[in-house]
Amino acid sequence: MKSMDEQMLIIFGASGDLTKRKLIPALYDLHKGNFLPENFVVLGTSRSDLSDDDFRNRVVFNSEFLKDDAENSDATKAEFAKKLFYKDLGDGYDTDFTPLKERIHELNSKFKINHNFVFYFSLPPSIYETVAKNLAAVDLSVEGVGWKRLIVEKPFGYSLETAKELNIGLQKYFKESQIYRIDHYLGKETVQNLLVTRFSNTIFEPLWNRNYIRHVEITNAESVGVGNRGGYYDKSGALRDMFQNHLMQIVSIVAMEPPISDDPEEIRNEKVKALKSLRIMDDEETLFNHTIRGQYTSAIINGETVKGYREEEGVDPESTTETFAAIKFYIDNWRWKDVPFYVRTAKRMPTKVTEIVIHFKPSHHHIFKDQDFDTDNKLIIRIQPDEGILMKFGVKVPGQGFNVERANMDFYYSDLDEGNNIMEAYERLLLDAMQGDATLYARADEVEAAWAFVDPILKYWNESKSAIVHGYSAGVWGPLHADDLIEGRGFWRNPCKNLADEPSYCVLNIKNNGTENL
Ligand SMILES: NC(=O)C1=CN([C@@H]2O[C@H](COP(=O)(O)OP(=O)(O)OC[C@H]3O[C@@H](n4cnc5c(N)ncnc54)[C@H](OP(=O)(O)O)[C@@H]3O)[C@@H](O)[C@H]2O)C=CC1
Ligand SMILES: O=C1O[C@H](COP(=O)(O)O)[C@@H](O)[C@H](O)[C@H]1O
Repeated sequence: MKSMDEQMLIIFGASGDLTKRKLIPALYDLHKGNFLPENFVVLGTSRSDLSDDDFRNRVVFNSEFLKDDAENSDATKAEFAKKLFYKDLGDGYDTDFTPLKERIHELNSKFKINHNFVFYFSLPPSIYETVAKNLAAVDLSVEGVGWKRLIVEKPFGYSLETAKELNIGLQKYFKESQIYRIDHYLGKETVQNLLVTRFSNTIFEPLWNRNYIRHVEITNAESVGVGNRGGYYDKSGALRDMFQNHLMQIVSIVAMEPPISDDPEEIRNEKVKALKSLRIMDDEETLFNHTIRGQYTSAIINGETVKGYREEEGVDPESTTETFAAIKFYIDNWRWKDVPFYVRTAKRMPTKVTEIVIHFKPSHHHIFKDQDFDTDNKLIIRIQPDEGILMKFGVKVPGQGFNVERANMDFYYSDLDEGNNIMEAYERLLLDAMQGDATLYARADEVEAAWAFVDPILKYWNESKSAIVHGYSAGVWGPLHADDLIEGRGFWRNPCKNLADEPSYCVLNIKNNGTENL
């Protein structure tokens, strides 16, 4: 493990959901795993009037999110809680941060922190710039004696324009090298392994291009609906919530050229080049033919009634926000010319799964007449769950003749000694930022390149009469119309929870309560 400086993590928005649900549990696990430096404290801050003990009770002792696996978990929690402090900011975030600075300096001296501070904005993005400005006003962004880093949460902007404004706003007060834009998919071990699969094996990289790859298919499916985040989601939709960030990050790693080293800037330079090569769709015909959006309607799934999106709390009953998005696109560069990418993301699908399927071209000359597309080679990279990699290839069916059927070659993370102990994304990302490693964080130009691709789609969906919102019954693989998108390439691979299971094994018992016509 890399060495780590003594430091303080200052969380803005510490009274909120993310702090309790993700950040503190990640820090607790890092504490249990002895990953935190000896001199380390967390200072939570927000407008809520809490004492140190109130904060500790809220996020540690009374939290349902800490994993209680240790025998002496009470002692472990008490030891961890000693590192947590809280400072009430008063009525708002646009205020003089001098009292906050005094508390930071008091803890800095007491715990010998050496002025190394990580600021975490777990806040609505609309106030990021204000908070950055107020930190800078009391010199808390200034490096020299100790370093200063800033982690910002998603969503990073609402459009290309707002993302640019946010970048400019933050860069007035913090240098780009100090800013860490979190994308929790980059914290997933399996996403990082994409780099290793591609660039540490001689068997894949020579084939990873238009000469051998027929198309690339990426599915991100969730079985849940919007839950209690309807208010946020209804203003966001699947394209902003998942596609612009997490899926564009995955696409950039699948498509990038080999970096010259594992230096963060080298990797991010290549990712941004891939994102800048995305063919922007700006004519109505292409947008109509290459994009599909949908919204789930109510259904009875395995005997239980599931609400339609428009009945969810916080959602406009006439909402046209998409809970399903499927996009076909091209990457205009030497490697990917004419190779279509099909990417979809959705809520209320039959199962929770994220996977990348590399569909290789059929052999140039078909010697065996019974070989069809189904026996073409596929490399399936499973991001979650049942994490692993599966290669489908043709083998001879024993017996007379040369009949070909599919066989699997597979690898599962659970087979590795470390495989059942994979770090949670937030643990990994916090640890990296604490060590000053920005490889798994998105750079300003990456975020803007992804928005440049997504913006015209959003504009088309919002403004054009031809942009229909298709209904789909909760529990199915999206609108039927989505099959038209991939037509000519076979079908979407509608995967099961288990990587090796054939898609047809995993069908839910659904009675459609609602309607597919919105
Ligand atoms: N929760 C999650 O699972 C995820 C969250 N995120 C992102 O993380 C960030 C924090 O999310 P989350 O904790 O869920 O958000 P919350 O809505 O719980 O807000 C966090 C804190 O910000 C303060 N706050 C909320 N609204 C305002 C406002 N209008 N003006 C000023 N302060 C406000 C509140 O603190 P107080 O009133 O005490 O000052 C609140 O406790 C957001 O950017 C979100 O998009 C990203 C991925 C997942
Ligand atoms: O960022 C988000 O991600 C989650 C899905 O994350 P996963 O790690 O469970 O795949 C999604 O539910 C949420 O809507 C989105 O904001």
